[in-house]
Amino acid sequence: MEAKLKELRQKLEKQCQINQELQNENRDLETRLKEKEKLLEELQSRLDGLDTLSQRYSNDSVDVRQSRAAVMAPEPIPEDMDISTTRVKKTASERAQIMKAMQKNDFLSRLDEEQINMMVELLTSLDRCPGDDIITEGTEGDSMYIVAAGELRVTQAGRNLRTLTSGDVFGELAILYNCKRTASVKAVTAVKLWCIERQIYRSIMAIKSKKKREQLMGFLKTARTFKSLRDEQLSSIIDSMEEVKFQDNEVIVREGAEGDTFYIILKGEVQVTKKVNGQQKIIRKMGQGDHFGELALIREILRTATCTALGSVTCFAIDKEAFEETIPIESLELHDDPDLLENTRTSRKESSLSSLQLKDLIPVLYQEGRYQGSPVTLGLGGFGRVELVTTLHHGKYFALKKISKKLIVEKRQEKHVLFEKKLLLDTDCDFIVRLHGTFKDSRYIYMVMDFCSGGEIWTKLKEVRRFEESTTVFVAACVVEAYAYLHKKDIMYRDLKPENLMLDSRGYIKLVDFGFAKKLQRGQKTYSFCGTPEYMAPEIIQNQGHDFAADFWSLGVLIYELLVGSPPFSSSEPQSIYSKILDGVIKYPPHMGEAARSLISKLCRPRPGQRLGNTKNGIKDVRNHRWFNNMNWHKLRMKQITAPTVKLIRKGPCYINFDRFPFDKSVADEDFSGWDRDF
Ligand SMILES: Nc1ncnc2c1ncn2[C@@H]1O[C@H](COP(=O)(O)OP(=O)(O)OP(=O)(O)O)[C@@H](O)[C@H]1O
Ligand SMILES: Nc1nc2c(ncn2[C@@H]2O[C@@H]3COP(=O)(O)O[C@H]3[C@H]2O)c(=O)[nH]1
Ligand SMILES: Nc1nc2c(ncn2[C@@H]2O[C@@H]3COP(=O)(O)O[C@H]3[C@H]2O)c(=O)[nH]1
Repeated sequence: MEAKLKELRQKLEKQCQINQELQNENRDLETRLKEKEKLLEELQSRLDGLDTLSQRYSNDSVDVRQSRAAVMAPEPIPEDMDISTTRVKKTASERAQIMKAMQKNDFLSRLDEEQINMMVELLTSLDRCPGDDIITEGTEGDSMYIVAAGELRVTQAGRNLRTLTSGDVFGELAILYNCKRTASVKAVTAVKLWCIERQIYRSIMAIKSKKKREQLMGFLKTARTFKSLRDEQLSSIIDSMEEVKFQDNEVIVREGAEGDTFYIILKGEVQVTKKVNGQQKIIRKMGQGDHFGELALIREILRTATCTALGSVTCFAIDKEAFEETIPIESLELHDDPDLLENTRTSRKESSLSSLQLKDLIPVLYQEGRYQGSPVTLGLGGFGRVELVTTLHHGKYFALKKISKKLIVEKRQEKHVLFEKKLLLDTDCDFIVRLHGTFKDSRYIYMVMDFCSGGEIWTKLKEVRRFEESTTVFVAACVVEAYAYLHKKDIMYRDLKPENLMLDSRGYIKLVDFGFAKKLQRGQKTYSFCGTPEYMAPEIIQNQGHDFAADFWSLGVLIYELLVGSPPFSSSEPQSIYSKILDGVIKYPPHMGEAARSLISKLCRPRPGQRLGNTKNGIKDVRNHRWFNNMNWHKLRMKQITAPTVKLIRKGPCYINFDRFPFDKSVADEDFSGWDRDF
């Protein structure tokens, strides 16, 4: 009995021990589970905020419906950067190899001769041993490489992508902007590389086009007919000109032919002849700064004389439409024949809530059946989130944009945020989101804005695939009104896309997110690389300097995307988007009407000076385009039109038109650097 009892006690003790162990294990598992959940949450939130760039470059098929991140090269181009100090001597065969590699590369092959030469000069040489890491995925990068010799391996998340050998170019994304590296590159053998830094590359682009503009400006100022024009008029003429070369004896303009081009002589001599009594009669010779070809355009008649190159001649050519839009005819000297004159002279055709305080803002909570859930997040931005709040006092909803100060410093966006605040506080336009107040604490800056309860145009477009023409006309017209307001104040918007267009409760459009907006004097250009790849104008991609015309380009892209469901220049890889933009070929689907095609092609003209909206009559030309024939602009401004977009807005709780975002318990790091003093 005693023995039995002892045995049972031992068994019981053992069982207790096992139980204890199991309990410990359970606790351990629970802790690990919690850790895993936390990690998962963290990964999810990192994934949410991850630059979509890496997704674009992945080899996997890409969901083109993903909301697109804007990109920006934050550093300004040093105006007086002396890039000549970094010049590296190269042998003829090295130069030839580099040139060949550049010609093979879709992006670099577009540089002109002078730019290629500068780049060849400025590439520095780099030797690396087998096993050396050249690029590490996920790190910041600012150099591009050309393989001179040896073999390298490209991997992504540990997966082999390809092998690079002599003549291959890599790391080219970093040359455009400071993106995180999308793959790793490791030397397999000993390698020799040619390397160039982003700043140097961008300087080459900017210096070249700045120099050229200055030269052209100087030239036009000395040309007889243009010297009285203002700088901004000259600037838009330069934007619409194309350089063309003619050989000795080449006929540039033939008497009796149809004419659609106007010329200014940049170099060389041109002889004008005319048929008189069946004989060719020399009338005059014209030289540098003279112009010709204006009569056929102005009077809408056939060419009245023949103009032939004497020796080699370089001219600036401007096509008829751009000529009519940029050149003030009253200032142009006409080469009229007195007899012609007689017959043809007439033949030409809510108030701000100033007392609002941060502590008055109450988060609006999701309604889960009878219970209240977590606070409503309306959207995630690159630097924080936008939450739905209300106030007891006003009983109104507001969108509260909460931005991490530390992140702004890390991404060097201080100036942009300060400008965004200044601009929005100074803005009073029904087509632009209103800013009611700003606050700050040690971690965040806050912006209290109108709540656009209808949601994003981007989400609506995803839901219906593409918009009907009347809806698109309405959306585009609202954007035109917002542009008219901004441009009049000399502000460029620079980030037009469906993601930045919000609907108010009546279906009217408001522009949000002014992170890239900039004030620019008329006639000036700015050189920063920014925007969203699919919407970038060619002159931004090429670092040629851009202005208000870039906004009209993106308006063309927007109209296309709304009517078609995807943008005209799209790809999973940014380089390929940029190449398509530079090629400028737009494929219109059969269902798109002729008027829409006409407007898009005029807004997406490669030369900024020829773009509708940026021409002589400015934005009026856009409003007057026949695609907008049924738009009553006055009624639109008065908000007297029933918005066709209203049918896209869902009815229900105030957040029903927004995606649901998980609650984020994390807090941003503190920042005491003081950049937000004026915020
Ligand atoms: N006034 C608003 N009313 C309703 N929702 C808004 C408002 N402003 C922004 N949102 C929502 O929040 C999202 C994020 O906006 P935010 O401007 O911060 O982001 P973003 O466009 O990515 O800008 P950023 O480049 O500054 O990060 C928007 O896409 C939109 O869904
Ligand atoms: N992501 C990716 N990068 C590649 C591939 N093939 C070559 N690369 C190069 O690897 C480079 C890694 O750095 P970058 O992202 O700057 O630019 C990348 C490309 O130049 C590929 O298939 N995918
Ligand atoms: N008809 C005419 N054209 C001239 C004369 N001198 C220069 N031109 C230029 O020759 C051009 C021929 O083409 P256009 O008729 O378009 O425009 C004409 C003028 O710009 C002139 O004396 N008579």
